[in-house]
Amino acid sequence: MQNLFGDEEYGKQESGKNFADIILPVPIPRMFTYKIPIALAPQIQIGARVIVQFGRKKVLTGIIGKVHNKPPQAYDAKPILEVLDDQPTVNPIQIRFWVWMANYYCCHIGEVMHAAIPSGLRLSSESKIQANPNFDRENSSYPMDAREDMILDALENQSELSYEDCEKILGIKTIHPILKSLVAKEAVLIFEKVQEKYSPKVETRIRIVPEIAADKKALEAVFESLAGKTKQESILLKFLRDIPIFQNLKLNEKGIAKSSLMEEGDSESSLKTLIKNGVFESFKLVVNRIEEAEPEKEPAVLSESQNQALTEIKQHFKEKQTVLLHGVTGSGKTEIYIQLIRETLESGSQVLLLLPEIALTTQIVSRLQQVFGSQMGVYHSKYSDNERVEVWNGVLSGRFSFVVGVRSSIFLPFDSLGLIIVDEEHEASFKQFDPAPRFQARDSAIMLSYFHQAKTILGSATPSFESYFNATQDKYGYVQLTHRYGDASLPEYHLANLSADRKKNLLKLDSTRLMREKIQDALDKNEQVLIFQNRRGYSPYIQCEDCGWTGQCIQCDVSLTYHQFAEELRCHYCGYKEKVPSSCPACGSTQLTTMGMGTERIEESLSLLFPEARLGRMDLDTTRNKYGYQRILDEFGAGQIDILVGTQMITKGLDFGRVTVVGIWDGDRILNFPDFRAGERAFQQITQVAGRAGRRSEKGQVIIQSRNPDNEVFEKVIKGDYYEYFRHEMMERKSFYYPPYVKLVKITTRHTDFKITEKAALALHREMAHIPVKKIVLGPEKALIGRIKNQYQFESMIKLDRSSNTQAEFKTQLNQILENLQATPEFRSVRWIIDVDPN
Ligand SMILES: Nc1ncnc2c1ncn2[C@@H]1O[C@H](COP(=O)(O)OP(=O)(O)OP(=O)(O)O)[C@@H](O)[C@H]1O
Ligand SMILES: [Zn+2]
Repeated sequence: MQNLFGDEEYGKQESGKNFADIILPVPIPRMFTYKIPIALAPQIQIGARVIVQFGRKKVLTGIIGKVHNKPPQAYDAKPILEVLDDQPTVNPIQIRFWVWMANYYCCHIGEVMHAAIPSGLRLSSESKIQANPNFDRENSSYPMDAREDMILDALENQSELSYEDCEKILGIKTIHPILKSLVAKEAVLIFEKVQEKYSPKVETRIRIVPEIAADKKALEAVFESLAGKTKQESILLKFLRDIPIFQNLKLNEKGIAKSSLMEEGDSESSLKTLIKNGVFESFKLVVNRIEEAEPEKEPAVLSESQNQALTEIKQHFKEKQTVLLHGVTGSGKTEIYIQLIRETLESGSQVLLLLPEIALTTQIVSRLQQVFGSQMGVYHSKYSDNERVEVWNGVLSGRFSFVVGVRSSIFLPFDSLGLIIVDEEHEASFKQFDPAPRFQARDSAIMLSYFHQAKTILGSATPSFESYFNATQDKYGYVQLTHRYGDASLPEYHLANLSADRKKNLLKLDSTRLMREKIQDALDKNEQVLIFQNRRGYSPYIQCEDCGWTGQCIQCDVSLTYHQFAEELRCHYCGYKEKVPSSCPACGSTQLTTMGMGTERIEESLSLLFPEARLGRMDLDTTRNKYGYQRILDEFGAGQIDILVGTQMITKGLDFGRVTVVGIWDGDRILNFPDFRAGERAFQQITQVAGRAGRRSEKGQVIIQSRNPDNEVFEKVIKGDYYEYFRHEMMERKSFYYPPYVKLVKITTRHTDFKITEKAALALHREMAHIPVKKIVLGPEKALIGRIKNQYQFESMIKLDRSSNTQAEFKTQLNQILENLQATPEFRSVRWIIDVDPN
């Protein structure tokens, strides 16, 4: 792929240049240019943090993005005030990547910076000044002038001052020279307030005093002296059990956390005595939040077809940057990744494995950890900021040469990636909706890979049509695995006709007879069942039987979802909730009924249909806390759950040998995506969830309940005819101008006033019509959900010619148009959201 919009100069540096473009944490589209003072020239490095003045009063910390010789035309460049870093905070490849992202996804470079750097490392918008604790004011050999003394006086009463505070104290604007002089005299320190947000984890640990640990006789003597003192003796024994120093004396150095040594009932005073008598010593250790693990297992031996695939991948890599690995569910793609990861690490390069969601990661992560141990870092969305900083620093220091992570891990400070793997590359969650940058992590990974001159593997059992299209165009290499690993075969599908069963009175609690029979079969054989429903909560909504009233969100144009457990109606868009009314708020009738099906209600139905079965549920509501997924998956893996009901969370990557039956509760619902990808998504979702069944020797059974079982998507899925379906869809997309034949840009116009929203959207359209590129503009239309959180929304969709020139030209002009519109007083508070390559 070419570098579409990234300016090649970013991230490159030549000496003798006297201007620098700085990335600033403020909502401005571009970088700002500053002068490099001669004194600072030797310290200027791409990626280093600097202090600059922005506007009349603000002092900001920014990052050097580019060094050049072109003075800005629209304004006079101010000088850079200070360089903060000896070592750059981000590397040149990262800067190039950010610039590309901001250009491609039409957002501010500051927004990319914000997304890229964990807040623990984030640059504060303001630096602070504090007294240098090592400075002795009385005995200082440097004379201070009056102004310097004023600052030092102020610091005796206040522990820190902002630049603004200093301006006030001195009553002047140009305080920088004074501060600089104070720094040079070592009287004050300038620091980043937020930097302190990252705090290392310190543990109190206990070890045996080294002289005793190294000397068996001495230790024996200690035991003798403890005869009769059972409490002390038991603590010592416990230490030796957990830290077997006789096998490995080195283990004593790191000792054991005091909290792990002391169990319930152990007395603190016995430990104290042992320390006082010089048996143990206690010390502090900075420990990693992310636990270390040693590799336990050798990678598996690849099957013949896996080996074949591996060879083909390497063959393609000789000519192509990207390879699509299309392997049916359960074909063993992970083992192929493991092999490639190993080889890349051995060659000294870094590896990034992207996964769509955390639900997926738990199983694959532990598999990888067994092979790669502590050289592997994990970066996921439920990590605390401190944990993120540790992964970031781990990549910088070389502790992690391999990272498994969700989409934001593409921002980690890699400097020599050799391979990026995007697993389940078809997943919609690789796209970030909100806030900007609204990036597609798969597509961005390919770009990142290009900047590193690395290779990319896209893996899936149901590739996105975009990726498959690129493979058919020979842009990507294409490798297939058509069989499951080992004895396993692909599952068998059954369509269960809801309408027919209803007519024959066979429907019980929305289950067909076939569904009940298959579940019962599995339970009888002590096998496990997964039930998929793409809707959480109890039921979509509550309705009044008499007047037809349904609960509506007060802030959004959507109906509220009934959550039975909490007795609440909730908005899934803004989180608004209210108690379930006892009577209809419109007509007073008490005849309120629930309509439709959510996971919570299906769980209830199943408990009535199969009273002896143990049920579990996995959806957003049951997995809110950090270990929610893990707990449910552990229980399921341990066979403590017979039937697991879940949303799309259960469709992805799960590998449980005892699952033989997968039920799709409402197959019709899957077909109802409101856009051109409906068919593609349905095909993927059904194939993926079905793929959880029969992954070992027992053949899997998949039951799809539907009111119109003749739908062609079902037919194609059942035949496993991906290619046929792809061809059919591509014909439609070509004739109706949809991706991959065009590029889409969606623009949402938002405001609290309906009229203004509409007017602004129309004004945008008038302007866009003049952009001289090949395009089709649709809209503006009231969005599908016309109002969210009290903001009205209008949408425009632009279909652009695929050529990179067209896209670049359109985006540049669009940014200009929006800047101008935003400057019109009438539209000042209108928000425009640009979504490039929307889902
Ligand atoms: N070479 C091998 N030796 C031993 N076991 C293997 C080997 N290859 C795959 N397996 C096992 O086969 C099962 C399926 O493999 P894996 O989960 O990697 O499939 P997958 O292609 O990722 O499937 P999906 O797309 O459905 O997630 C796993 O339990 C895995 O441990
Ligand atoms: Zn709402």
